[in-house]
Amino acid sequence: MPAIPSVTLNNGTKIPILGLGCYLLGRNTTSEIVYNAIKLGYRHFDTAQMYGNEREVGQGIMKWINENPQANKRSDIYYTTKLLGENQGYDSAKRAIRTSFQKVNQLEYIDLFLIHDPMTNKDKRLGAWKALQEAVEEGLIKSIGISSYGIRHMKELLEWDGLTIKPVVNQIELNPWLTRKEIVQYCKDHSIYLETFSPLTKGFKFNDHQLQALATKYNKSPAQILIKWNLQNDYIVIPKSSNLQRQLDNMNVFDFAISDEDMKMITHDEAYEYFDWDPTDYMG
Ligand SMILES: NC(=O)C1=CN([C@@H]2O[C@H](COP(=O)(O)OP(=O)(O)OC[C@H]3O[C@@H](n4cnc5c(N)ncnc54)[C@H](OP(=O)(O)O)[C@@H]3O)[C@@H](O)[C@H]2O)C=CC1
Ligand SMILES: O=C1Nc2ccccc2C1=O
Repeated sequence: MPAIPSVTLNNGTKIPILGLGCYLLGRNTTSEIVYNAIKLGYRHFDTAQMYGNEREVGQGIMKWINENPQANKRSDIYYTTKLLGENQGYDSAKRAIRTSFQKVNQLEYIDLFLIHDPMTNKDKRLGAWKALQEAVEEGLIKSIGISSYGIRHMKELLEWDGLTIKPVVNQIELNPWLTRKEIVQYCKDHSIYLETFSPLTKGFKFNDHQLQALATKYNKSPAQILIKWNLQNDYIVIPKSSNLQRQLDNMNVFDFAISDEDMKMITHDEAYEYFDWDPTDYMG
C-alpha cells in the first residue's frame, strides 16, 4: 500500500490527508487498534477529550515508536485531539489542555488541538482560543483549529483583536448530500483547510443507488467512493473503523479517480443531510 500523502497547512506544517477517526474505538481496545492501524500505514489519528481514549491512542502510537525508535519516528505521526465544550473559557481551557497533554506526554507534543464545537458563547470561544494560542507558544501544541464552526463563528475569531494564530483547519461534517458551499468557500478564502468528519455518513448512505452505481463502475465499495469524493474535493478525511480489513479498504483509494462527470452526479448541493450533529448555525 503506498504511503498516505500529506498536505501543507497555513502555518507550514504537514498533515496526512487520510486519518483514522477514533470515536467509539473502545477504551480497552483503542491502543491495540491504533498500533495495528499504524502497521497498516495509518499515520494520522483523530481523538477528543469527549471520546475518553486520548491516553490509549497515545499508548498505541508509543508502542509503535518504542518497538524500533531508529525507524519509527514521532514526527511520522499526526495526533489530533479536541477541547470539550464544557472546557471552553480561558481558565478551564488552560487546565483541560494541560490534562490532555499529560495523558500523552510521551508524544512530547500534540500536533493539532481543535475547539470541538462553537456551542457556548463568544467569551468562552475566544478565551479557549487564547489558551490554545498560549499552548502553541509553550510548545505543547503545533497547530490549532476549530470544528463545526459556521461562518459567524469563524468571523468572530478572525476579526478578534487577540488573534495571533489562525486556525489551520475547520473539522466539519461534509458528504455528497451535505456540501455546505458557503462554509467551504469561506474556509478556502481564508486558507483554512476543510477536514471532514463522518465521511462515510456512518454507513447510512451505502445503499444510495447512485453511490452503488459508482461503486460498481469503479470496482470499489461505497465507503471507498465516499472517501475518494472527499479527497478529490481537497478535504482531509478521517473515516472511523475498528476493523482491520475495513481500515485497509478505507486506505485503498489511491489507485483510481472519479471522473468530473461522476463527481457532479453524486454531489447534491440542494440536499442537507447530516448524520452526526450540526452546531454550525448555533446562534449563541
Ligand atoms: N468534530 C466532531 O464533532 C466529530 C468528529 N468525528 C470524527 O470523525 C470520525 C469519523 O466519523 P464517524 O462519525 O465515526 O463516522 P464514519 O462516517 O467514519 O463511519 C463510521 C462507521 O462506518 C463503519 N465503517 C467504516 N469503514 C467501513 C467500510 N469500509 N465498510 C463498511 N462500514 C464501514 C464503521 O464500523 P466499524 O468500526 O465496525 O468498521 C462505523 O460504524 C470519528 O471517529 C471522529 O474521529 C465524528 C463526529 C463528530
Ligand atoms: O466523533 C464524534 N461523535 C460525536 C457525537 C456527538 C457529538 C460529537 C461527536 C464527535 O466528535
